[in-house]
Amino acid sequence: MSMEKKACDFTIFGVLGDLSRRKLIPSLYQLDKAGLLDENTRIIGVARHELSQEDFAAKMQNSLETFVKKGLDPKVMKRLLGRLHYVLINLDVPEEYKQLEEVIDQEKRVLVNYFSVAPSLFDDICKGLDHAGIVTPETRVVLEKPIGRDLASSQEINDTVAKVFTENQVYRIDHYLGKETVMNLLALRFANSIFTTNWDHNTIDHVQITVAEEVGIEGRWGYFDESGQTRDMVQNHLMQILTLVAMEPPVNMDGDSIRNEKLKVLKALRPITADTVEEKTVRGQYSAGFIKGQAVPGYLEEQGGNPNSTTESFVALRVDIDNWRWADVPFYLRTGKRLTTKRSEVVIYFKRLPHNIFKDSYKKLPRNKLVIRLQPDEGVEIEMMNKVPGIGKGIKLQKTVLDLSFSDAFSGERVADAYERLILETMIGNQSLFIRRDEVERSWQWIDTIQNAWAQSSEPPKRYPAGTWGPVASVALLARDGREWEE
Ligand SMILES: NC(=O)C1=CN([C@@H]2O[C@H](COP(=O)(O)OP(=O)(O)OC[C@H]3O[C@@H](n4cnc5c(N)ncnc54)[C@H](OP(=O)(O)O)[C@@H]3O)[C@@H](O)[C@H]2O)C=CC1
Ligand SMILES: O=C1O[C@H](COP(=O)(O)O)[C@@H](O)[C@H](O)[C@H]1O
Repeated sequence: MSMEKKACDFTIFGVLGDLSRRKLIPSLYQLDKAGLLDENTRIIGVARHELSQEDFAAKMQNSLETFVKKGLDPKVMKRLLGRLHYVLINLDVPEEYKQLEEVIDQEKRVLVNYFSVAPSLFDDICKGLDHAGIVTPETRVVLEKPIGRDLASSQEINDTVAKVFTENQVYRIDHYLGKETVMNLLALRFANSIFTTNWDHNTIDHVQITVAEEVGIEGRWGYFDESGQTRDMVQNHLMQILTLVAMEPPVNMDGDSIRNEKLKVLKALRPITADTVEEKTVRGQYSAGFIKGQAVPGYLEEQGGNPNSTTESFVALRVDIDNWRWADVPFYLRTGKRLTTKRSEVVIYFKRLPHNIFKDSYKKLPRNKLVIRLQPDEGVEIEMMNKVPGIGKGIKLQKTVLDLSFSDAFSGERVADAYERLILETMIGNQSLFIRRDEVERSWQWIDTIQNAWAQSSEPPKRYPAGTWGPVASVALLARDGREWEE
């Protein structure tokens, strides 16, 4: 895969919206600053408001001043603003896409269309682009989450896009795949023989994946209450982390090599049905509590909320992967809003040793543990046993931690935001960090089975006070198997 810069007409539909202002424009600035944008790359903003080119540039400058946190470089900002073009289109009016046709230049530049709008507009945009005759085999389309709320709606969205774009033109975003540490899972697993040879049911006891959030729903009641934490976080981000931890080695780094292996894991997930849902899942909803000493309202009291909502803001799952590598190795997943702290990590618990020759010092030798800290304080730690130095007292053991903090090991390296990496990959044309249609749909199929099982149960989500680790029942989920969450 060539990493050469390519001149693009990077077109943002919904350029005045929240995602574009907060993430996309600042990421493009960072790419420009790092010298990763071709000198002929342009940024074409599409929205439905009357704006002069100058007014548009002023708005984008405001976004940069607001959202680029440190060291906004006036020279880079000027260069970036010089790349901007504004095009007014009512996205639901196909005739208006002619204006875009007049601006773009596909002889010199690859057209990348970023749909930073609700999925209900995808159909209109695809038709509009088609109507204007500007879709060539080189044209790309970037789709934001959510790709549906279940299998049927995701198929509908994918079918809509497929009428105009082939799969190798479609880049479905999951911003977790753009995170440095999530990508590092590949390096850790496939560039270190100690892990490649110790990564299955022979050596691993179980795996825990935690994505804990401190934030609540941030004023997004309308979206979140329809969705819940399972659709919002598990179907996409946690499933992606799980597949990267569990997949077989891909033959190379090509987009499809990796995605084929991830798909196989999704296909091997044991369904959680009405028969097993009580034993394998826990749903929670936060009540009022304290986050870092600050009082915060409960989910039902959030602005715009419905006091009778049974939407979950927390979920914990025991996931079994029915394949050779992972037989009898459960993966425990949990994610929630308003938890004690923001922390995402993967913890691999290795099996206990079959025999303990150090009984006099340590009655029960603990399991070795590999902790992969995804965010914040990114790093990798290994918990292991060592002898305490000293003579005359026999062998005394102590649990010790080998801790590699990325900020220390790679100090001086700026950690790029996930969107910077993903935008760059769309320009280069590398699909490996984007979700293929069959992955999205397989993942929804598995989630739908759980949602259906919950729908059949009269059990509401369990309440947990904001600022805790979720409902006590999630502790019981592991305790039943003689295990406990990493705290
Ligand atoms: N915001 C975020 O952090 C994230 C967002 N997403 C997804 O990204 C997408 C965009 O989200 P977000 O930016 O928050 O949404 P916004 O509502 O802030 O932005 C959407 C933009 O689309 C424009 N728009 C709507 N209808 C039309 C139309 N008919 N013609 C032209 N423009 C139109 C709106 O313009 P107007 O102002 O005129 O109404 C608005 O500026 C959504 O699918 C969301 O789920 C995904 C992850 C994170
Ligand atoms: O996609 C989403 O992700 C965020 C969490 O992302 P992170 O990068 O801060 O870990 C989550 O808060 C949001 O609800 C969800 O839509």
